[in-house]
Amino acid sequence: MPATKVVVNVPGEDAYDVRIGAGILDSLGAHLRRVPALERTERALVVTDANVAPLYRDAAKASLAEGGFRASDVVVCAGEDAKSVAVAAEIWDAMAQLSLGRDCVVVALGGGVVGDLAGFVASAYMRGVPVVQVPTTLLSMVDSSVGGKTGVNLEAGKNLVGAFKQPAYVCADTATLATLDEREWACGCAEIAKASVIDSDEFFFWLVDAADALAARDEAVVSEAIARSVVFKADVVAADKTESKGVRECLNYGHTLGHAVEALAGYGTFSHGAAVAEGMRFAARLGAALVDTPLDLVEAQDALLDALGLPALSWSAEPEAMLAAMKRDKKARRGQVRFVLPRDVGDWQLVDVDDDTLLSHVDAWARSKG
Ligand SMILES: NC(=O)c1ccc[n+]([C@@H]2O[C@H](COP(=O)([O-])OP(=O)(O)OC[C@H]3O[C@@H](n4cnc5c(N)ncnc54)[C@H](O)[C@@H]3O)[C@@H](O)[C@H]2O)c1
Ligand SMILES: O=C(O)C(=O)C[C@@H](O)[C@H](O)[C@H](O)COP(=O)(O)O
Ligand SMILES: [Zn+2]
Repeated sequence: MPATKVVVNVPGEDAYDVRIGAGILDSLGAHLRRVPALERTERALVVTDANVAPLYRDAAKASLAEGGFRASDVVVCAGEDAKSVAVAAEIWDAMAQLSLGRDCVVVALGGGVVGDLAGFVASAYMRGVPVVQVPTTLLSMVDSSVGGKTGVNLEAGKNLVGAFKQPAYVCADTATLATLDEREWACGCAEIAKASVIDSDEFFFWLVDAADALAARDEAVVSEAIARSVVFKADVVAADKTESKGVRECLNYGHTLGHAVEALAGYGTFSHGAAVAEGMRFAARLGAALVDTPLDLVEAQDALLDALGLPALSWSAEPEAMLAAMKRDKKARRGQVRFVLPRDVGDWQLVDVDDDTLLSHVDAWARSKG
């Protein structure tokens, strides 16, 4: 299957290519050499994690060498724990030890954790060096590698420290997905489902029809799901780069409750996607109460998530603790929790929910878990 290219045009930034295809890691170096911002770059730092390093680091470094880049690497622990200020500081120290200057490029080789961490590191090292995203999970191909949100977690919540840092190039080699386990596959499917509900009938009903094939990793369906998600996200980010115009928040559908679940259950207990899927189920029900979300949509979304291997969680927490966690969400305004609620497929609204209303819905959610 030939590679696909999506061009991301964010106002005020250099346009960048997202290439999607099987086996394209081998031509990473050659492609980077043609990126104008990297024309004279000699040194690269590959940031990857302990699971991905033995699988794809050598191939990435060999390809970079073919493009004329001298590549070093840093390997962080696998999983959400790596998204911390402490690990970011370790990488900055390593970069200084390697005498990397402003003319280096950071190459994020891994899932969303590595992408968010390495992007943040690049955004601040010497006040900013270029970053290239080489996503190796389905989630990072469909969502995190595009759009420039980078950052790390605090105890208090997800992604509370970070920066907007658009990549110079994105290389999504779908062959790397062969080594991904079921949990991580479903995790990526959650962000695809999120995008489809927010985007349009066309995307949503395509996904409903394609769900079994996507869960079974049919090659053509996987490539199409990635391309559709990237095109959707690129359009949203182009309209609202820094989430300041009331548009980009739509990408946070399911994340208000989802991030609280991740933080309170303990980072890594549930995958990001499993938590987001739970948040989508909650938000659709909240929507039915507050903005007349049709019950047909609530049920169709439940069925889609089930088909994608994302069953409702049986976990819950004290409603007051959930409320406190959600109040730390970046969308909160004047102390009120702000939700992205679907009025229908392709039609969403930002709604500030008062504490009493939210608490009663979270209480019902917690009691439904038994
Ligand atoms: N910046 C954004 O716009 C954005 C969007 C969505 C999610 N995120 C963030 O992304 C993170 C989740 O990313 P993720 O789901 O990719 O998790 P992850 O990066 O932790 O990767 C999941 C697991 O898969 C392993 N792995 C990665 N690639 C592999 C491969 N090809 N084969 C085998 N194992 C592989 C990793 O080592 C890890 O153990 C969360 O922190 C979330 O907040 C950011
Ligand atoms: O790109 C965005 O914008 C998103 O919100 C994408 C989300 O899927 C992603 O999980 C993001 O990291 C959430 O950001 P946050 O600002 O809610 O921390
Ligand atoms: Zn997400």
